[in-house]
Order: sequence, then C-alpha cells, then structure tokens
Amino acid sequence: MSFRSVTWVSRQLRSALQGSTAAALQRDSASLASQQVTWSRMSFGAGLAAAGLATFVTSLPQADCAPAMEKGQAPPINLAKAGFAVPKTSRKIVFVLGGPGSGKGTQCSRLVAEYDLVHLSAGDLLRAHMKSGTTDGQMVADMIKNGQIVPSYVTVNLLDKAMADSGKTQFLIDGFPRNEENRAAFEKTGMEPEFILFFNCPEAVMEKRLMGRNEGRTDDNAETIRKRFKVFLESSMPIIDYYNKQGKVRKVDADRDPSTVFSEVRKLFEQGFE
Ligand SMILES: Nc1ncnc2c1ncn2[C@@H]1O[C@H](COP(=O)(O)OP(=O)(O)OP(=O)(O)O)[C@@H](O)[C@H]1O
Ligand SMILES: Nc1ccn([C@@H]2O[C@H](COP(=O)(O)O)[C@@H](O)[C@H]2O)c(=O)n1
Repeated sequence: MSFRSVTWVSRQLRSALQGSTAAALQRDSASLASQQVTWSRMSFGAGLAAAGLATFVTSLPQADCAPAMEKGQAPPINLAKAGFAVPKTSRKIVFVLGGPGSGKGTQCSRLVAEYDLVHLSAGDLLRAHMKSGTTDGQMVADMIKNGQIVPSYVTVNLLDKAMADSGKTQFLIDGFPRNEENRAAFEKTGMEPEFILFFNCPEAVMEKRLMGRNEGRTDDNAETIRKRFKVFLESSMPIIDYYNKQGKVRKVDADRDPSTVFSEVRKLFEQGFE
C-alpha cells in the first residue's frame, strides 16, 4: 500500500467531516480542503474506527484548531492529547539503520518534510535523557561518551513514550535497534518494523562527515568514533543481517550527495509496505 494512497480511514473521516457534525470546521472551506489533502496523505490506516476519529476531530477545542486553520493548514491533531490512545499494534514503524555518520538523521528530516511520519532518533532521545539528572541519565552520558550501547530498558521506554505522546501512528525510528538486546526488547513490546531503511556508507566517508559535524557531541571525536565503528560492525551489522534474511532490508548507497540519496530513499518509500 502506498504512503500517498487514500485509505478507508481517510475516506470515512472525510465523509464524516462533510456531515453536519463538522459544521465548526466547515466555516473556512479553503482550510477544509487543505485538511482533506493532509488526511489523504495519512495513507495506510491506523485501524481506528472512523466514527471515533470524527467524534474526536469535532470535539477538538477551537484553540487547537483555529490558528492552524487561519494559516490554511490542517488543524493539529494529537490523539494522545485528547486521551485517544493509539494501539501499539496499529503503529507503522520503519527502522532507519546505518553506520555513525551515514546520514540517517539528514535523510529522516527530508522524509518528515514530505510524508506524514514522526522521526524519533534513539540517540537524540538518549541525549535528552542524559540531561534528566537521574542515575540513569549519568549512566547514559558515560555510555554515549564511550560509544557503548545503552541497556534496552532505557531506550525502548523512551521510544515507546515518545510514540505514545506523539498521538501519531507512523514512525521513523532512527538508530535503533543497535544490537540483539535492543532488537529482542522491542519485539517483546509486540511491535515490529514494516521494513528497514539501511544506509550503506564506507567508514572513511562516515569518519570525515563525523569529524566535520561540529554539533558539540561528546562522541564526535576520533577516539569515540573508532569505538562506535567497532560497535557498529560487531553488534549492529548482525541486526541488519537478521532483517535481511526476512527480506525486510531496503538498502541505499549513502556515499552520494544528500539530494541524490534522498531521491533513492523516496523511491523506496513509494513502494509502501508490502
Ligand atoms: N549525503 C551526504 N553527503 C555529505 N554529507 C552528509 C550527507 N548526509 C549527511 N551529511 C553530513 O554528515 C554529518 C552526519 O550526518 P547525520 O547526522 O545525518 O548522520 P547520522 O547517520 O544520523 O549520524 P549519527 O548516527 O552519528 O547520529 C552531518 O554533518 C551531515 O550534514
Ligand atoms: N539504540 C541506541 C542508539 C544510540 N545509542 C547511544 O547513543 C549514541 C549516539 O547515537 P546516534 O544514533 O545519535 O549516533 C550511540 O553511540 C550510543 O552510545 C544507544 O545506546 N542505543
């Protein structure tokens, strides 16, 4: 099914929006049109009942809808904020894997600009957590500085919470799973990836990129980069092999300029989830 295709859910939602209960949203027909486009791009269904969604949309507080509608955009919809939990099994997940500096984050940013996807970087979540002031936070800071993989209970909890808080259903999970422990812990949650987007890049290219990144990361230095490459080869590559045996890996040659890489990434996403 394609990312852009109009699904049962979006069709049901659209017809619900055209009904009398959507009167408040129909005040601005131009805004409503843009809202329909947005929903039709939310392609593969979340498996949520259309009636429930319609009730939720029409019960959104005006404060949430009005500003976005004035700009001619879709109103922000956060199912979690409205107490509407998305079942874990309805989540559509793509794991984004590749060596350190292969360009995962760069390509994820481009993907979220084009598709209705939430980008969750395991590394970013861990970096935010290390500032939490908890014992775990200090452990995470030490492990990142040494290029080690943080225990899965920390990372999986952070990812699960971020997914739930987003109120969305489609996710790019970048930099996870990094080892067998990560993979097994995620599987236990009942969620599974639709496919794996794998950025293949020579070490020398990745090293040059990381040394030039200049984002103040404690692990972007020659010594830690060496350790991260070792961990990638020894612990992360076997995970890519594992998914490859399941026919789930979509590989991209990442040693090209960002736009060329993205045109290939886009093609792989247009294949949808088979
Ligand atoms: N195709 C590319 N060509 C040249 N430079 C790139 C390309 N893609 C990304 N970069 C640059 O390389 C650096 C690393 O990219 P990015 O942060 O996207 O990699 P990453 O795989 O997410 O890294 P990490 O796993 O360490 O977080 C950044 O400075 C980015 O601007
Ligand atoms: N699943 C993960 C992901 C990351 N880490 C730690 O964070 C560091 C930085 O990760 P990036 O994806 O931002 O490069 C990584 O080297 C690990 O220390 C992790 O433990 N588990």
